[in-house]
Amino acid sequence: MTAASTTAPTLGIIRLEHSKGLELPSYETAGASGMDLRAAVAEDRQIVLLPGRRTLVPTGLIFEIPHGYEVQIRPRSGLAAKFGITCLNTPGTIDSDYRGEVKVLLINLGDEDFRIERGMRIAQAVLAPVAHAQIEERSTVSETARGAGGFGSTGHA
Ligand SMILES: O=c1ccn([C@H]2C[C@H](O)[C@@H](COP(=O)(O)OP(=O)(O)OP(=O)(O)O)O2)c(=O)[nH]1
Ligand SMILES: [Mg+2]
Repeated sequence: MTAASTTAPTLGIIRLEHSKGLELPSYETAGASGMDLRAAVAEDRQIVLLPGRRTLVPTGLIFEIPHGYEVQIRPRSGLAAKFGITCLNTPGTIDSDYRGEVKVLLINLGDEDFRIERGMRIAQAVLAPVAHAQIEERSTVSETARGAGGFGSTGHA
């Protein structure tokens, strides 16, 4: 299912040899924020992720991200809640000028071994607008009610 319209930005995708036969990333529902990404591990080379360990999982995909956007790689909450599997560097950043294979850095924060099989939906990719700031060095910044308060300064409840 997709919410894409003709005005939606285009994400170009190359499928590398090891992802041939796997479904392209797609939105599972019309309002989904992310497209699920599938593990492009070989059928006979499943990854067993031991508790506390991390691994870089290939997707077999190269993206051409439209100008003014990035792709964020985010964990799937189901894997996190059920198995303690998440992305170590969440959200992973895919720069719009990156032309290498997109990979997903998973970590097992659960208590059990986790088997990553070919085609498993391991994470989701969110296309998001990104702005480049103009950097302006200053000697002062404007005053606010918060000031320098942070890290719990407004209380906990
Ligand atoms: O989860 C991720 C994160 C990054 N990348 C790729 C695409 C991204 O454009 C590139 C660089 O990522 P990042 O800027 O987060 O890493 P870095 O440590 O700053 O590396 P670099 O010096 O190459 O920018 O690595 C992935 O495939 N998956
Ligand atoms: Mg970087």
